[in-house]
Amino acid sequence: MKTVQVKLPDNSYDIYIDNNLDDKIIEFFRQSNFSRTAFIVSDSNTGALYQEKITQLLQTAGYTVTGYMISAGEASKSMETAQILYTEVINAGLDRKSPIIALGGGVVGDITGFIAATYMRGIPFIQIPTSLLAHVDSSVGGKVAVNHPLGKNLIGAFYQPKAVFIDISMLKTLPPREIATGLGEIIKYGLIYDKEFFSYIEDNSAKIFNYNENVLSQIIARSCEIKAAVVSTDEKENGLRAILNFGHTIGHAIERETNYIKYNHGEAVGIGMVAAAFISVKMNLIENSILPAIEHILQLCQLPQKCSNCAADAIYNDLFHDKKTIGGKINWVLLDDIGQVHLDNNVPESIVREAIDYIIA
Ligand SMILES: NC(=O)c1ccc[n+]([C@@H]2O[C@H](COP(=O)([O-])OP(=O)(O)OC[C@H]3O[C@@H](n4cnc5c(N)ncnc54)[C@H](O)[C@@H]3O)[C@@H](O)[C@H]2O)c1
Ligand SMILES: O=C(O)C(=O)C[C@@H](O)[C@H](O)[C@H](O)COP(=O)(O)O
Ligand SMILES: [Zn+2]
Repeated sequence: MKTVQVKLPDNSYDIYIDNNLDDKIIEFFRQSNFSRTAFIVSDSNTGALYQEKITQLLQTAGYTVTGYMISAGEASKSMETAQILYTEVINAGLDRKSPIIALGGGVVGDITGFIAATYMRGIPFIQIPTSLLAHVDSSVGGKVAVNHPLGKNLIGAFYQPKAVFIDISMLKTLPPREIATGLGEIIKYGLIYDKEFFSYIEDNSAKIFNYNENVLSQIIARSCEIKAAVVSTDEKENGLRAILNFGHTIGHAIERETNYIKYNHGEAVGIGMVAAAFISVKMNLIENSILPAIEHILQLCQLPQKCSNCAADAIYNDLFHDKKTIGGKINWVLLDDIGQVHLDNNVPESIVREAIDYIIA
């Protein structure tokens, strides 16, 4: 088992990574001082696959367990679903020390964390992520949220989990498109932080799609290490943490403008990273060759590089809802090289519009 620690002033926690964490989960819950009524949130896919098993582990640890399955998909990351979940946890009798467990991808993780942060002003929250994207990104760092019709993740909080249990064997049931989605965020880590890791992903993409356990465990652990290092330095995004948003400024706008249906998060972030690289070229920050290198790795990882039928003006206008936009100025994460980025809130509108035109097919 590999353990990565997220070190924080008040809320440090461990990320456990292995291909079977059953005993670790039982031990953790048995030794905790939580109330013995636990609640599992899953979705229509992850619940059908894993809810019974996790319920049994918690029962073995001495808990009474209930739960709720939301419909799979980004549309469930809403205030409407949150309202249903509040009613469910009230009816289940959860008190201030009752643990709530997110058993699913980023959608389940983000909304469950939002419930955990707000129900009774905060109850213990545990992540059992099931998608590759959730293994490498959404389960770590405590950004919890729901979407608003006007923008992605606009209603949320920073609320850290008590622990993260990454069981790699769960990826065996994950469809290939969702493996690619996770790779969108994994490529991001290479681009913002670690050039060698970027090359490793490039060299091993085929093995990832073949569920090679050794490669998967390497890339998941390295991604968690990078995210933990950034979050440990800047928990609430006062500076450095914004680098984790590379590609997201345009990525979130693409998700919203395609109604969260056409492109999922990792795909939209991939296209957003192409746009950010294009801006970096136009600002004379990187060599021209880096842009095609990024397009190439996206292609290897079965991710789109262009947004088809996207409306340029709508995407441009959405950028102003980005959380990094302050006083009407968009704060861009731009590349200096593969593995190195900086923030810049002075990109001319003409270059931004050119970048949007570039990523529209
Ligand atoms: N909080 C953060 O730091 C953070 C980071 C990145 C992304 N996110 C958010 O995460 C969400 C995307 O997460 P996602 O890509 O996991 O999407 P998702 O939660 O919608 O999961 C993708 C699909 O895979 C299915 N699935 C998940 N695990 C499975 C498994 N083991 N076997 C079979 N099917 C499985 C789900 O049911 C769903 O249909 C977005 O809302 C994004 O904004 C949050
Ligand atoms: O953890 C972070 O910080 C990130 O930015 C990780 C992103 O991959 C993630 O998609 C996050 O939810 C985006 O945050 P937001 O603040 O732009 O909503
Ligand atoms: Zn993301």
